[in-house]
Amino acid sequence: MNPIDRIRGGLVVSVQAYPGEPMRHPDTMRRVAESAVRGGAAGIRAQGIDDLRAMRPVIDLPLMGLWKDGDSGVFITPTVIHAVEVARTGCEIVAVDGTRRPRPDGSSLAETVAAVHREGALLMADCATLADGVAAAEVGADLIGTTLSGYTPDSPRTPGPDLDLVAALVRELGLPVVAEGRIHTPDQAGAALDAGAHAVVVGTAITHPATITSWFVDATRVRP
Ligand SMILES: CC(=O)N[C@H](C=O)[C@@H](O)[C@H](O)[C@H](O)COP(=O)(O)O
Repeated sequence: MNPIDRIRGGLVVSVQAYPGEPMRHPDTMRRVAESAVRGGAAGIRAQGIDDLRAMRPVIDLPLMGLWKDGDSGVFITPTVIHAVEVARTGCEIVAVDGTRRPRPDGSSLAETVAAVHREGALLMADCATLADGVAAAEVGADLIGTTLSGYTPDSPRTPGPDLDLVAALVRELGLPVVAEGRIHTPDQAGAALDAGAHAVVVGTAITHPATITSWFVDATRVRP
């Protein structure tokens, strides 16, 4: 079955630790990914060549790989070289910045799509707006994600997931739309599928203990 069909209606768990964090280690990330598989994940999203190489031999599900370089502007698999390196770890899906912002290597999204396809992988365009999604679909992206909604100057950050964007992309495009970003509860994941999402990506609420802890700490502060 192709990777798009394998994640249909399913949960893709994003397994990432940020620079300087205690869990930022390929073996740790691999163990977290294996735990997500035990819980029933349909796919794994992961960051960085070392983490992807650690996971590939033990994860039989579709891997949605990316390479974050930097933390502002275009930083999710920002160049053709990054995208090709991610594909060469054996990921079925390469996730790249799918916004219309200029890319650091001056390439177009179309060139990145072509390079990823030459490697035999599919490309997911991480978008922020409907216009991004339409443009990414036009140049051959295979999946459109709402990943960057709320993280660019032209996309206000909604408190929860941007389900309006999910619905708009589903309405406008004939492509699988992946709901991603700030999905923090099972109800929100279900609502994303109800809005027409092909699959749902959840990261922080499953795999980022520092943030989850802070939610509980905030809720348990001593009341005045
Ligand atoms: C904006 C950006 O850099 N997003 C990244 C993309 O891979 C990750 O940091 C997120 O954790 C991921 O998108 C899942 O989202 P959430 O953790 O909200 O469930």
